[in-house]
Amino acid sequence: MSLPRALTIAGSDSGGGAGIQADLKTFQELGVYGMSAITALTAQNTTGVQAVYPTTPDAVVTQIRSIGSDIGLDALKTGMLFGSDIIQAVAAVIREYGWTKVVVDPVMIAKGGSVLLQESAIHALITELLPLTEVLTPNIPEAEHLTGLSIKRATDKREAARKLAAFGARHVIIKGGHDDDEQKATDLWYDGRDFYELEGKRIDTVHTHGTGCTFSAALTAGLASGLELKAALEQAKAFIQAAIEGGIAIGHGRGPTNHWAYKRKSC
Ligand SMILES: Nc1ncnc2c1ncn2[C@@H]1O[C@H](COP(=O)(O)OP(=O)(O)OP(=O)(O)O)[C@@H](O)[C@H]1O
Ligand SMILES: Cc1ncc(CO)c(N)n1
Repeated sequence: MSLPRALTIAGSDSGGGAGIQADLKTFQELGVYGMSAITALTAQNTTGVQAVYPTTPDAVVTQIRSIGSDIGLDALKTGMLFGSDIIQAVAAVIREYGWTKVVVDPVMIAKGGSVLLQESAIHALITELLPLTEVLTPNIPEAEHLTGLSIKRATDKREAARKLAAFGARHVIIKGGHDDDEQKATDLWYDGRDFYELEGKRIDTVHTHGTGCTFSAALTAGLASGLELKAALEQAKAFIQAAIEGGIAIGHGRGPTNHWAYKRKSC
C-alpha cells in the first residue's frame, strides 16, 4: 500500500495539545502523512481558551480543495468547526469528492468551558454532516446535547447511540472520559446493530487536554492505513491510554497528553 494520507479539518490550538496540532502529531506517530484545513485559530494554553478567531467557509473549502485536487487522502476527520456556515461548506466539499472514511468528532466545548461550536450550528451538524459520517465520536456531554437526552446510566448511553445513528452516522462511539467510573474509562461502540465496549484503566491525572482530538486522530490514522474499524478502534484506545499515562506536566493548568508515548512503548 502507498503512504497513507489523512486530513484534519479543525481548529488550531496554539498550546499544541488539542486541535490541529494534536491531530498532526498523532498522524505522524502512526506513520500517516498528515494534512490540515484550519477552521479557526484559538489562542489557548493549559489554563483555557483566551480567544477564538474563526476563518471563513471559503478559506476552509479552498484549503480542502488544494488537497483534494492534488494530493488526495485516505481518511479525514473533523474537529472544531465553530459555525453552521463552515459545517455546510465542509459537508458540501466532502460530498463533492465522495470521501467516505469520515470521522466526526463533534467538538463543542473545551474542558475549561469555552464554546468551540456555536449553539446555532448544532442543527447543521446533525442534518449536513452526520449523514456523511462513518464514525461519530462524541463525549457524554456532546451526546447529550446532540440528542437532547440525559445520560446517567448505561441504558441512556445506548439510547443516545441509537438516536445518533438514526441521524445518519454509521458508527457511534460514546467516549467514557466524562462518566463517573473511578476504575475504568469505557467507550461504547454502536455499529447500527450491536453494542461493544472498549475498556481502559482510568488514569488519575489532570493532564487530559486534547484527549478527544487525539483519540479521533488515532482512529482516523488507523482507517487511513487500511485497518478495519475494530482494529483501528483498538489501536486508538491503546494510543490514548499511553498518551494519558504519559501526560505532560507543562504550563499552569491541564497539561496535554503525550503523543509519543504509544510509539515509545511499542518499540
Ligand atoms: N482519565 C482517563 N483515563 C483513561 N482514559 C481516559 C481518561 N479520560 C479520558 N479517557 C479516554 O480518552 C478518550 C477521549 O475521551 P474523552 O471523553 O476525554 O474525550 P473528550 O471529552 O472529547 O476530550 P476533549 O477534552 O479533547 O474534548 C476516550 O477513549 C476515553 O475513554
Ligand atoms: C482547537 C481545539 N479543538 C478541540 C478542542 C477540544 O479539546 C480544543 N480544546 N481546542
